[in-house]
Amino acid sequence: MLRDIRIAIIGAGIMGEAMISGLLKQNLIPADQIVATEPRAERREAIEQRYGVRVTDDNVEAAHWAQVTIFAVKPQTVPRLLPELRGALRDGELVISIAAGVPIRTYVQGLAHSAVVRAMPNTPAQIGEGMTVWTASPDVNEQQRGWARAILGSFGRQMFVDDETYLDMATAINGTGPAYIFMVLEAMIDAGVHLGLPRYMAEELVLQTMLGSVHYAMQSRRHPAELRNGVTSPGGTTAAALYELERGGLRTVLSDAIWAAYRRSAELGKTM
Ligand SMILES: NC(=O)C1=CN([C@@H]2O[C@H](COP(=O)(O)OP(=O)(O)OC[C@H]3O[C@@H](n4cnc5c(N)ncnc54)[C@H](OP(=O)(O)O)[C@@H]3O)[C@@H](O)[C@H]2O)C=CC1
Ligand SMILES: O=C(O)[C@@H]1CCC=N1
Repeated sequence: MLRDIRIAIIGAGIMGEAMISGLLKQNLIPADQIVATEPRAERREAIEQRYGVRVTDDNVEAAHWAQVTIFAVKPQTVPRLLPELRGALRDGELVISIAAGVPIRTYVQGLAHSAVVRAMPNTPAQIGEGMTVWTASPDVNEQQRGWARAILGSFGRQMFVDDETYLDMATAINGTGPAYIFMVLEAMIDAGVHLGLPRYMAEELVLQTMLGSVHYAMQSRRHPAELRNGVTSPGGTTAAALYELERGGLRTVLSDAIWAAYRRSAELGKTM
């Protein structure tokens, strides 16, 4: 599928690197068909050495060379980049953006180019366990959709949606979600240490409990409340703990946090 495709990744930061790593690990494309761009020389050298891909500071040359150009810069950098890259893309080139909040129309107008995919991955992509939601402008043809599916699926699961309004929601759930999970992990580990467990032990207990619970939920496909009931013995420890979680407003705090991320994503888009 991607064997003969040349890919430019504009911005070799955390997510740019995750995509390079995924594409190469899956053996989807040879390293000499990927170019990344990066303003800092040390970062360019680090990525070149780690992956054997070419890394340059010339965005225009990279985007012109490629058939797929991926924007992996901060949302605030996008408006500065578009005038620079206007006219650099080939006919038939596909643009993929992973920038939070930035709508497809910003690229279509800024680049005068109509084939644009907007995607929202997450950091577990770094180990091939990402979750990416994506949508495409009407001018993205079947072949280009195939490229997008293969690229975005190279670092985890991908899900196509036919409605761009889902992207700000996905940003709040799967894009930002790992941070919620990491905070829960950290809090549970610290609580274990507070109880008196050695830190190494608290870490292993918490990480495997999270992993096992997620696998169990995915494999059983039972409703989370049913799985929770299975843990909750009458008059037991879980009921005591759940009472405190409800009293502390866990559900509403999480919901408020997710709404805040959603609103911020939508707000970022309005400034573009
Ligand atoms: N981190 C996450 O969890 C997720 C991030 N995203 C989105 O991915 C995008 C990138 O995020 P992330 O990887 O975390 O951010 P990073 O800051 O790690 O990566 C952005 C990279 O772009 C580089 N850069 C800055 N200006 C330019 C330029 N003019 N030309 C080329 N490269 C440039 C930066 O270099 P320098 O450091 O020198 O400025 C940096 O290496 C964002 O839009 C974000 O919304 C999407 C999903 C998840
Ligand atoms: O915090 C952010 O804006 C980015 C987008 C999704 C996750 N991190």
